[in-house]
Amino acid sequence: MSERQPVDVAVGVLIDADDRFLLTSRPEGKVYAGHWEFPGGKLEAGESVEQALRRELHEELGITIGPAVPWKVEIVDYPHARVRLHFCKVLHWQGAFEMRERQQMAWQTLPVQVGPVLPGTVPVLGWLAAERGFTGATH
Ligand SMILES: Nc1nc2c([nH]c(=O)n2[C@H]2C[C@H](O)[C@@H](COP(=O)(O)OP(=O)(O)OP(=O)(O)O)O2)c(=O)[nH]1
Repeated sequence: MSERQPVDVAVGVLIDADDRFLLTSRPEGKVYAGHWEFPGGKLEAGESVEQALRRELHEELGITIGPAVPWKVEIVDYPHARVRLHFCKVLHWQGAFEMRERQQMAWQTLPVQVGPVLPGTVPVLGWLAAERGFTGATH
């Protein structure tokens, strides 16, 4: 399985002025529907991570992001695909949030109050905990 070519995914860790981060639920019809994740999606041909993230967050959430700062890269093997997740921090955006895929959104702090969290999203909570000096269960 690990020889499968990974699919690149751009993922946004939006952080607001109160240091909360945004999680969204996966819409009906997608794998892991109802699981919570950081918003994002797959790169299209010829796109950079930042371009893909800007497009996806506009399509899914209706916002226009400022800079996407590369933060961590993680490869996850799922039964449905092997993905390379490019997590970027996003501190600035414009526009009002609209859940265009009928997903849910929740601004969170640690420990996260929504669930279940997507397996590939759990490590991100650990990285945030390390940065914030948070100890204990993250979700
Ligand atoms: N957006 C996002 N995807 C994640 C996270 N963690 C994680 O393992 N993934 C996985 C789930 C999916 O296999 C893949 C993202 O693909 P997707 O199906 O959501 O992408 P997409 O919006 O382009 O979907 P589609 O148009 O192909 O339906 O990455 C995360 O925190 N955020």
